[in-house]
Amino acid sequence: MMTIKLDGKKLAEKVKTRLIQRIADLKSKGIKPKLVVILVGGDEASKIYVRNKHRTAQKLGIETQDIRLQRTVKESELLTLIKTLNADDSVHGILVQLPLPEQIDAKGVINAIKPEKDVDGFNPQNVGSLFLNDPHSLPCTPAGILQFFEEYHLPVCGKHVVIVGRSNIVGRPMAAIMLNHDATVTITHSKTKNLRKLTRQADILIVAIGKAEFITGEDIKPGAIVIDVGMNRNENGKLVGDVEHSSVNERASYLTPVPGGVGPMTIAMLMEQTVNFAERSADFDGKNVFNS
Ligand SMILES: Nc1nc(=O)c2c([nH]1)NC[C@@H]1CN(c3ccc(C(=O)N[C@@H](CCC(=O)O)C(=O)O)cc3)C=[N+]21
Repeated sequence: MMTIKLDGKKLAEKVKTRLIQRIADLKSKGIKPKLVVILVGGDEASKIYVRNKHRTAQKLGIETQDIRLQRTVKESELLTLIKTLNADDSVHGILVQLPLPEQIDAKGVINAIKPEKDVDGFNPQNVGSLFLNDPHSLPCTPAGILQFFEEYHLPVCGKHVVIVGRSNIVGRPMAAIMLNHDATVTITHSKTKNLRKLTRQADILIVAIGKAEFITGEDIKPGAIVIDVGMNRNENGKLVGDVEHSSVNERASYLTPVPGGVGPMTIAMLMEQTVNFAERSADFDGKNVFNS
């Protein structure tokens, strides 16, 4: 079987192109979309993310401010900073890069971000709205994955979607989004018994478990759509996904590459969401933008 590559780089360009006019319209109203990224310490995936985010935002004319804090920063300092940004009308989106160092309670920090500025859609209010199929913002990685299905006209309704991984960033919100699109959803994770028996039943397999080349050709149904969310460095320093592409290729019908698949889409959706928020602030004068 010929496997079709789901080209995230190309699709991200398309998403960004459709933002250009919207950003120009905002600027004509005197609004410059602004995203603030808070980075504490920083792991490998986070560094790639920050670099690519910055580059993309600059190209689009979205203002970004990176606030880098030391690994030893106090939680109270972080909370004070978020409060200041919540109150700053020039800031439309706030993103706290995860993971946070151990001494910081990530839940408390995410709770502190005003839901209207929560570009990642991680705040419990936004998570709840998504689960109730009334989303205000979508976590960027799952939102980016959804774009592939729309762009390539791949039906989701009635399909069996199996998700490997239950993180707050990818697995859980992805499940909610697919359910909202009438898929039948199975979430698997590190404690799942006979996990590979389940992955072989998937029409659509979404892998976000953070283990290099965890899923191989034998673990998928021939003709399945496979989305690889993984971003791992192998022993040679090369970026590899959670899927073994050598064996999944020619067995899947569609497959996202790593790099050039889900990663660029995550960034494109972050930009889109920042623009969405800036527009809402413009339309509703910064008042309650979600209930109208
Ligand atoms: N609050 C929060 N939200 C996140 O969404 C989040 C986070 N924290 N922490 C870190 C991870 C990681 N992440 C990436 C997104 C895109 C690329 C990306 O652009 N990858 C490209 C480039 C690869 C390269 O340059 O080598 C690609 O896959 O083609 C990478 C990593 C978002 N994350």
